[in-house]
Amino acid sequence: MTGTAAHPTDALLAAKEVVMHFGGMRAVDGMSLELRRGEILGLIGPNGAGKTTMFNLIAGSLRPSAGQILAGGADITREAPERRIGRGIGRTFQIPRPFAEMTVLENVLTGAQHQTGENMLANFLQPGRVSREEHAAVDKAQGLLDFLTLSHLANEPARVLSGGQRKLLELARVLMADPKVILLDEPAAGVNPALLEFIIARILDLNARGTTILLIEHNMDMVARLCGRIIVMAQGKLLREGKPDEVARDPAVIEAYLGVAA
Ligand SMILES: Nc1ncnc2c1ncn2[C@@H]1O[C@H](COP(=O)(O)OP(=O)(O)OP(=O)(O)O)[C@@H](O)[C@H]1O
Repeated sequence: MTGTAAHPTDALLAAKEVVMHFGGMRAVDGMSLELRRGEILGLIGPNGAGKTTMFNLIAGSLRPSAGQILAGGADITREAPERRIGRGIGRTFQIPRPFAEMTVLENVLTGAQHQTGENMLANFLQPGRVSREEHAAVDKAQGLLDFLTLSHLANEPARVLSGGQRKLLELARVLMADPKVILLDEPAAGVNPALLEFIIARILDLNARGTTILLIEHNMDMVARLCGRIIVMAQGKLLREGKPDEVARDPAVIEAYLGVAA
């Protein structure tokens, strides 16, 4: 267990006894977790376990019915998503939805933040108003497209991208805000094997440079290769926590996946 109640600020991010109701349904039911600085933590569990809802609660698109979200010890439970991006919390979505008619480069720029935390794109769209800060942002966006092998598509509309390329684009957009933590929601889903290897390598690169990662993923091979620690959710609750091999052979985890306990 992650029982560090005596030192709540050790965690970069923490959820404490979080509950999320949707009508009468408890999608998240008293869930706690801690994300430690520098780790890649896997968040797994059967379909409907509440994993994406946890991401929404941590990133701020949902407010919990009860419980707390903490960032470095600060209570951010009621903070807007933009404030959380400003704190260095980035997240990707299971199904990325880029602005289809904007170019790939412009889509990446939507992730840029002013020092004040506000999005920079509005200024880019005003002709003749390109400041030094904006030039720097364009350089950075191009560097990220390079890092994610999308440079050759920089001036194409995002609608031409494949599903896998959209995942890379989304990661580039998130990286524009220099996140300390990235919540990755199923980066391997629908991705071909070669691209999967590339995504794994890039996640490892980012982590080696100090980015902490919380990963939702159904591909257990990927989870085992990336994660030092795994948290298993089932029916909105914490079921197990441990190393990948311990968790994979745990009877309660196997049962949850087979649906026997449902
Ligand atoms: N906005 C919503 N309104 C109502 N019910 C919701 C909402 N979002 C999620 N749910 C329900 O909450 C439960 C948990 O969903 P969630 O998407 O968090 O699970 P998950 O573990 O991410 O599943 P998957 O692995 O299939 O993505 C599901 O039963 C889902 O139908």
